[in-house]
Amino acid sequence: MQSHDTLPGGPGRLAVLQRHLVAVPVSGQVSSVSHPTDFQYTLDNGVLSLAQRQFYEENGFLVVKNMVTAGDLEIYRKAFEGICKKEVSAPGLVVMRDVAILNSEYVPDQKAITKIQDFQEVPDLFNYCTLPQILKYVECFTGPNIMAMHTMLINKPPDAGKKTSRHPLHQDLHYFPFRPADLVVCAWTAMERIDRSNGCLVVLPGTHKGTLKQHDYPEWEGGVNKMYHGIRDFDPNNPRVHLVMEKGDTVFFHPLLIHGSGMNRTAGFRKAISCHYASADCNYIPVKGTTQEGIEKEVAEIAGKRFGINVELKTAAPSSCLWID
Ligand SMILES: CCCC(=O)SCCNC(=O)CCNC(=O)[C@H](O)C(C)(C)COP(=O)(O)OP(=O)(O)OC[C@H]1O[C@@H](n2cnc3c(N)ncnc32)[C@H](O)[C@@H]1OP(=O)(O)O
Ligand SMILES: Nc1ncnc2c1ncn2[C@@H]1O[C@H](COP(=O)(O)OP(=O)(O)OP(=O)(O)O)[C@@H](O)[C@H]1O
Ligand SMILES: O=C(O)CCC(=O)C(=O)O
Ligand SMILES: [Fe+2]
Ligand SMILES: [Mg+2]
Repeated sequence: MQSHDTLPGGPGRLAVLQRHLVAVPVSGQVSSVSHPTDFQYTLDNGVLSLAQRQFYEENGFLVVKNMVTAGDLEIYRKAFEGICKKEVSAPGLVVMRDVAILNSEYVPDQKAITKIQDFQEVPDLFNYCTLPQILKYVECFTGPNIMAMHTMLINKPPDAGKKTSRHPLHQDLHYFPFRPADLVVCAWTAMERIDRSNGCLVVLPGTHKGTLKQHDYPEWEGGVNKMYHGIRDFDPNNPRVHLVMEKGDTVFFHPLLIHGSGMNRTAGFRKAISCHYASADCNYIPVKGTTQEGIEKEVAEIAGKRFGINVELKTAAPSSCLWID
């Protein structure tokens, strides 16, 4: 970001991220392959093989198997449980219930929660964003000065019969008012085996080479979760890839990659943990007059309700942000 003061959430937030992330040492592996220099989406720090770089350049995502240990995932699961039971809270944390059960009686356990966001002040969860084996890969996309921008633990509930457990096809950049997009990457880790039965990620390979598209609420009869915007005019002929992942497998993907996730047809709550990282060289952009103007308004409305005041979103330029504490 241009200057620390310009970060939403104030300098305190940056300090948290800096403490964990800036100057994270990267392992001293040396690549034995000389890579071509005309790659646009990846950097050569000796971690990605040439084949991995070519795959990401072409497809906009890369799955790396067995990245997070069962022990670490258990810590995240426990921390999530504590939040659901209201034993743990933290500044900035957003706890979201699925739209299908909004009006049912509130039971304070994980059955009510579809996801949590912005867990950077929960040490046992933020630990995920600091895992050296993840950062090593992140650096291949962002370069060495890495910031954690947005965190989520998604607890996709068994579908209540209305298909609201789906996540419509979207580009994550829609939610982010900072650029350049090529220096932003998401790490998304399966906390258990995830396949079509419990709603795996679905990606449209190669769409990261396109532009940011118009996003709107999909017209789904059973309702749509708040802010789950989707792209209406995606190319139906674009091949879709269903990412079947084992526990601990991690996918890194570009913020323009069109993706979504399917319905959870099982009785279990399928869990994934993710962090969006950006290079410290990214800058906030004004979104007025762009496709992101609508989401800015929605974020401002939610912030206004939450704080009971007319919140002015604080960024480097008049734009939107998702990180109001
Ligand atoms: C790369 C990023 C990709 C993404 O993040 S995609 C999805 C982005 N989605 C979000 O960021 C949603 C974040 N969620 C939130 O901010 C909160 O969960 C949310 C929706 C404000 C609700 O917060 P709560 O603390 O539960 O507040 P509340 O119970 O007073 O509800 C406030 C109003 O929101 C409504 N609501 C709550 N959960 C909802 C849902 N799942 N779907 C649709 N509407 C929902 C609720 O009915 C209430 O409405 P009203 O004000 O009474 O009209
Ligand atoms: N009308 C729609 N608008 C936007 N996104 C949609 C729409 N219908 C489905 N999707 C999303 O498209 C993605 C791909 O759908 P697809 O049917 O290929 O797989 P799936 O529904 O995830 O898996 P399965 O068909 O095995 O249940 C899913 O993420 C789904 O949420
Ligand atoms: O279903 C998931 O786990 C991914 C959802 C997603 O893409 C998002 O929240 O941006
Ligand atoms: Fe997404
Ligand atoms: Mg389907």
